[in-house]
Amino acid sequence: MATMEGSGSASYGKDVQTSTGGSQTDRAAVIIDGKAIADQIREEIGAEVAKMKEAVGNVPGLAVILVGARKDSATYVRMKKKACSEAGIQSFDVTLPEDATQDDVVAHVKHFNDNPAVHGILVQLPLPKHINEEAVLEAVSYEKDVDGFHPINVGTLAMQGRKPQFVSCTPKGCIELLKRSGVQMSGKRAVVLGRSNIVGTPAAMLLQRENATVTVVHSRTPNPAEITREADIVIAAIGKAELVRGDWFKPGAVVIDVGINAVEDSSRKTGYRLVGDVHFQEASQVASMITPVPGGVGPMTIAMLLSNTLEAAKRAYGVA
Ligand SMILES: Nc1nc(=O)c2c([nH]1)NC[C@@H]1CN(c3ccc(C(=O)N[C@@H](CCC(=O)O)C(=O)O)cc3)C=[N+]21
Repeated sequence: MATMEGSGSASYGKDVQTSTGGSQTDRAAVIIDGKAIADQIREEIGAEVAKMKEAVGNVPGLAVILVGARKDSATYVRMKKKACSEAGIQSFDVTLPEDATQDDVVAHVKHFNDNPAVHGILVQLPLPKHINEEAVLEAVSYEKDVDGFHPINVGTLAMQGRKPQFVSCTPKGCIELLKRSGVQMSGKRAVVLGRSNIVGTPAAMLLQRENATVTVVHSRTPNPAEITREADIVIAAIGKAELVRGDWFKPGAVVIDVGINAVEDSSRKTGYRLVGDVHFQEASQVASMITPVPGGVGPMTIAMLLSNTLEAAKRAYGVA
């Protein structure tokens, strides 16, 4: 039986692996169209931004700090800026060289902390190795932490009776997909695969807040498939291409696949294609609903970033 080997971190890197795709095409599952749902949310946000501009003469502002020249990071930052501009959100960007010091990065963060036109601050991850990510994320004012990565926001999410200022975008997007797809969470068994600070852990906390009974399965769990088979709802966030096979699911389970992994594909111009942590072709025979990769959780991450930024600006201007 397969085990989950891996760091349990979110799937931010490029995980190259040869595909083992089969040829069966019949599927039972409804595909949750994350792209369409995200587009809908982005439109709703755009309308609210326009209303805010009319009411208070200001729009939300998002600062994005990128350090270094990773191609994937540059692409994500470009997507975020485009999404902001389409929703009428002002973006402030800083790009620092790979050899920027931690003090440089923190100084930029603090500068944005003090800028009243900036309501949200995002430091694109991963940062270069010589920079302490924790120190930088802690420098972001927790009231502008639209990524939801500040320990105060991560911590209050885990506490009963407390509300974080912001919830991290990817897990928030997963829950929003479930809600907008009419999936009942209360009283259901949920399994989260992966325990990263950014996805797995907050996803588990959010499911618990929705009154699901949650189990977190991780790289040292001896029988992951067996435990996952008990779940009505599965959120997979392990960063391993197609590790989760069809026989890990209870028939009728709802599957949210957070993984974005590049696998070699010589039939593509790019030489690779993106797959999730879940073997989509197999899982879609067993699940009742499933998110695709791409076009599932990814677009929701950006929609939730805009939503958090709007929320931050509403608080700043006292708009309902
Ligand atoms: N401070 C910080 N905050 C983040 O939220 C953050 C980050 N750092 N570092 C990198 C990851 C990754 N991430 C994604 C955003 C959008 C898609 C997305 O829209 N994906 C599309 C397109 C995928 C493609 O074609 O490349 C899809 O899945 O359909 C994916 C991944 C945000 N991240």
